Amino acid sequence: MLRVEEVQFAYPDGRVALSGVNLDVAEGERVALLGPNGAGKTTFILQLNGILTGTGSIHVDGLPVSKPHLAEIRRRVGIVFQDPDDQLFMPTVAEDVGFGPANLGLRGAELSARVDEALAAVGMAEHRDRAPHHLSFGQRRRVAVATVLAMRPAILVMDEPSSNLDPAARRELADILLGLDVTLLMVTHDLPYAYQLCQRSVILDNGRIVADAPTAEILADEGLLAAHRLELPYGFSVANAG
Ligand SMILES: Nc1ncnc2c1ncn2[C@@H]1O[C@H](COP(=O)(O)OP(=O)(O)OP(=O)(O)O)[C@@H](O)[C@H]1O
Repeated sequence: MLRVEEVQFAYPDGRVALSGVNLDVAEGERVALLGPNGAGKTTFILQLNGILTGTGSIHVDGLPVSKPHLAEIRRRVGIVFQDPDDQLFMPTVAEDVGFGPANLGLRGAELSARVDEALAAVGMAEHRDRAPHHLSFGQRRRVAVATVLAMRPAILVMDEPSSNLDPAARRELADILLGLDVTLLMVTHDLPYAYQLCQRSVILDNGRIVADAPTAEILADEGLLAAHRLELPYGFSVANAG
């Protein structure tokens, strides 16, 4: 579903944010992208739909991420940013969720059905006609997920999905994500969330992939975690995580 080969990226000031990144993600896989602040995680996900362009190659379901294909690539790669307010700008929830599909040409009953389907998937159907800015942060994050799901993406990319959520909202979002039939790449500092949601984890540090293994294996390797400034919450261990 996703093939990343030898991706390098330097910002205009010369700072090298990614060097020689290779990653394959299979259809239906859920992968956590871990790494300390400044590792290059955000820079990496912004390459996946061509917001940033470095060297090397990226293919999504066989299609290269390159200028002539950007419209289709952006439909296939749905990125949910950390701040839902970056993605919600219409007067109602339904208009926000319908914005992308309407741009694809959907109208009338077809558009409405697409919106209902996406809102139902995140448990927000009853909030269809509300103003996004009247919703709680957790509800806005779910609507942001719906705006992306409404495009029926091939891969859902989430930047720190559990940040700023209370424990109940964090758990509810995990349940929603576990119920989706989608390929997921999730950037997170929340290691138990990675464990709960993703069978596989990748550690990015200093612009390079330094580990790619089952999440349980990575979280059990204290030396590896410490070397890359990753810390489990006090008392958490893979053995007792359930
Ligand atoms: N616009 C920019 N110009 C120059 N350097 C940048 C820019 N944005 C990010 N960087 C640098 O690129 C590197 C990678 O940053 P990036 O934001 O991708 O890291 P990250 O892993 O997402 O970090 P965090 O966990 O803090 O969100 C860092 O050294 C950062 O300082």
